[in-house]
Amino acid sequence: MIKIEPISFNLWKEDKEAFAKKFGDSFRETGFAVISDHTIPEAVIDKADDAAKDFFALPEDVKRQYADPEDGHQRGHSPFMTENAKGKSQADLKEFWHTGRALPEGSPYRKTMKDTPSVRELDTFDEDTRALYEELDKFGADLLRAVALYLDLKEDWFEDKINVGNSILRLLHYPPQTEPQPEGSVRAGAHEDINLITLLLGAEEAGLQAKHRSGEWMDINAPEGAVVVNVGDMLQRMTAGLLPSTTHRVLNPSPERAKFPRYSKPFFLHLNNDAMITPIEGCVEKGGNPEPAITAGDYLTERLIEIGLIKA
Ligand SMILES: O=C(O)CCC(=O)C(=O)O
Ligand SMILES: [Fe+2]
Repeated sequence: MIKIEPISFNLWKEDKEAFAKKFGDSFRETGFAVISDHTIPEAVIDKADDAAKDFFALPEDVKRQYADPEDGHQRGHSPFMTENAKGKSQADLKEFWHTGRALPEGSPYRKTMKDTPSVRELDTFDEDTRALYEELDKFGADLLRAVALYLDLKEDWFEDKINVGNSILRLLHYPPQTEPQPEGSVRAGAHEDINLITLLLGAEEAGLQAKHRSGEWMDINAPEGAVVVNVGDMLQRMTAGLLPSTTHRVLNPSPERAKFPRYSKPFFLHLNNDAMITPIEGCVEKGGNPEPAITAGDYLTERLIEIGLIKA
């Protein structure tokens, strides 16, 4: 069994280069890293977890008021079986909510990034989900400082490319599976994430697996106080493949766990929509495989069509 060794974030505070090396090597080896001793307050996580459970417990017609197919479901609710893994016809057995970045009035990014709808039925949903968004946004930016050092770039190299990033906090609900499920459907089909990096705090139920390059599926779950981080396609493309965006999936529950729902909350850290995904010179020199430059916004649109969130 391949296991990913946790790396303490305390090391970042003591020795940035040493942390960057361990973190980057884990990314390079598996596309994943487990970071313990993260800086996100437990109370913020707990409140967001409660907010998610309260939201998904609302009646279906109430939740659907918050769905925005026109915007590719990039904000608000995506009903059960809306998204499919790239290339798969069967939709995943999940519903989810997306909280996006809060932009100030007059921000030019308002042209391509919508506001997150406010949930009228739940008093603290907006603030509790926003608080977790802000924490993950900050922590993710710190982790990218380490990635920059690993790639021999200036520590703040990603800063002006992510400071208004189109990042989303996805609250996921995989309902219990006590009834027979549609043939061939799983909680989340094998896929790669679109964004730069994904931050994933622990889920209550098992099921997440990542595919090691040996072909073996590795079980992944963040231990208490840790966050799982993985490379997405945008970072893979910027590093000319040096850091791999690793395929992962969420299996259906075992019969004993079928009556339990699964909740999870990945934070997809995105580039600013107008940032260029251009191969980093140093990565190309190390033998990477460069692809043409594209803006993050155009790349995102291409990918949302592939996974069925935007209808072409
Ligand atoms: O449910 C999870 O833990 C992960 C979900 C996931 O990989 C995704 O939504 O991209
Ligand atoms: Fe994913």
